[in-house]
Amino acid sequence: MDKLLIRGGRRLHGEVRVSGAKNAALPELCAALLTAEPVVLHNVPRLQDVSTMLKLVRHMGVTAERDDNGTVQLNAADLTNPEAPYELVKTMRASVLALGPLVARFGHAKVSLPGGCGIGSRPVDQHIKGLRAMGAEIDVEHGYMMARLQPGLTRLRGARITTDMVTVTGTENLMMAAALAEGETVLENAAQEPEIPDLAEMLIRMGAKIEGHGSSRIRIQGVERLHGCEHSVVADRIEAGTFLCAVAATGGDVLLREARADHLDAVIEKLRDAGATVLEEAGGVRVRSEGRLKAQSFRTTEYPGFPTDMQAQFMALNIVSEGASTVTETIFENRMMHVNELLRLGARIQTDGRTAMIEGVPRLSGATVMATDLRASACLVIAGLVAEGETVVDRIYHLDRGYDRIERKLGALGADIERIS
Ligand SMILES: CC(=O)N[C@H]1[C@@H](OP(=O)(O)OP(=O)(O)OC[C@H]2O[C@@H](n3ccc(=O)[nH]c3=O)[C@H](O)[C@@H]2O)O[C@H](CO)[C@@H](O)[C@@H]1O
Ligand SMILES: C=C(OP(=O)(O)O)C(=O)O
Repeated sequence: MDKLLIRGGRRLHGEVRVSGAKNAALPELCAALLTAEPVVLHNVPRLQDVSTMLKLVRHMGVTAERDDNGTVQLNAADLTNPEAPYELVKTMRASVLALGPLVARFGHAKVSLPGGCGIGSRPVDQHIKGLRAMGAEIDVEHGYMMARLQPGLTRLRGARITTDMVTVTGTENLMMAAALAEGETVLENAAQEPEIPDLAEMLIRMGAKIEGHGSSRIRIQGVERLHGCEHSVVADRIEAGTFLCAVAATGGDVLLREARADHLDAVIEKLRDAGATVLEEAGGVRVRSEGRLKAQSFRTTEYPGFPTDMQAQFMALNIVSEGASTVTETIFENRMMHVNELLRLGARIQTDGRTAMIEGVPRLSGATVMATDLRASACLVIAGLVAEGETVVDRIYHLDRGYDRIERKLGALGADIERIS
């Protein structure tokens, strides 16, 4: 099993290119299931989750070729098997995004419930509720969602759907299904994360009629057929945010090429309050940091609030900043697993349910720590970059799910970091 060995204490300098977003690429690969024409996606990141999604669509009968420049060509003309088996789905929740497109195009689908995940129970009841409102019958049997159209229907039909909570993949699944439904769908309480407008723009290129994406009410006029398209995946705001926190914690001066400051307002504001300099420049975002920063309290909320996917990485900065801070996780019930590992590095943190109370310390000392989930892994990498001596981050298969060669990118900025087996 791969691990990362980090010798901390180096400042980061130079330039790094931010990859395409995992959370946009995954739904966009599923959007290719909506058409029998070729789809070309550019700027697809090299991640384990992308490899898993490609395996999944190939299993259905889709041809999918990836080149070394981040372009994926897909063709779902001969898709004969609208099924997502547990074996391919268990490591990646985003596989639930196959459900909406498959029912919309084929009228039936069999998709495994996504496997349990450390950060919370993560049910998909809202996906099911929305598709039922659009005329699908969905039974959950033997761990699978078995979906088909209600008798008498030949296509899904548009509906007005208000989800019980804001759900990112729920909004994406229903938006894709609605694109091929008969009539109008209105999604109320829709998620507004930047990956949603990016997916909507791709669907519009395919001939979908969508308005309001990026707001909490999305209107979709279904069309009978969608066609192929070419689309470039938006830059990964969470990867960019992770690098911002890393530089803020270690000190240094780095230009994040392709990063979108407008997708990171809540994080950038906190970094500036902490004392880092964050500047929007032509082609990217620059971060400069000198000395110890001031700890910042925050609560995670839906976009445009502070992203839950940045909570752990910002906590890694807070533990070495001056002063006390409070971090509250409101989206997932179990997303504090990095805390115990940070304690092993010398952090001072107390937790009470979903809240962590942190007392900043001037130094951390390297140790072996275990990654428990994707962003917890990134948090431990940042802490390792700051800690004195050697830190080994174990179980980095979590990290590989969502970061495109992070050790190479950090190494190019001057970090002493290597992958070991
Ligand atoms: C592939 C992808 O894009 N993943 C992101 C997506 O996950 P994902 O789309 O799974 O997260 P959701 O926005 O759906 O989850 C938000 C909250 O709603 C709950 N919920 C959701 C759906 C549902 O049917 N029932 C239900 O109870 C979840 O358990 C969670 O507590 O958004 C999360 C929140 O920004 C991010 O952390 C993930 O990185
Ligand atoms: C939780 C995350 O991803 P996923 O929804 O794919 O598990 C994440 O990207 O931080």
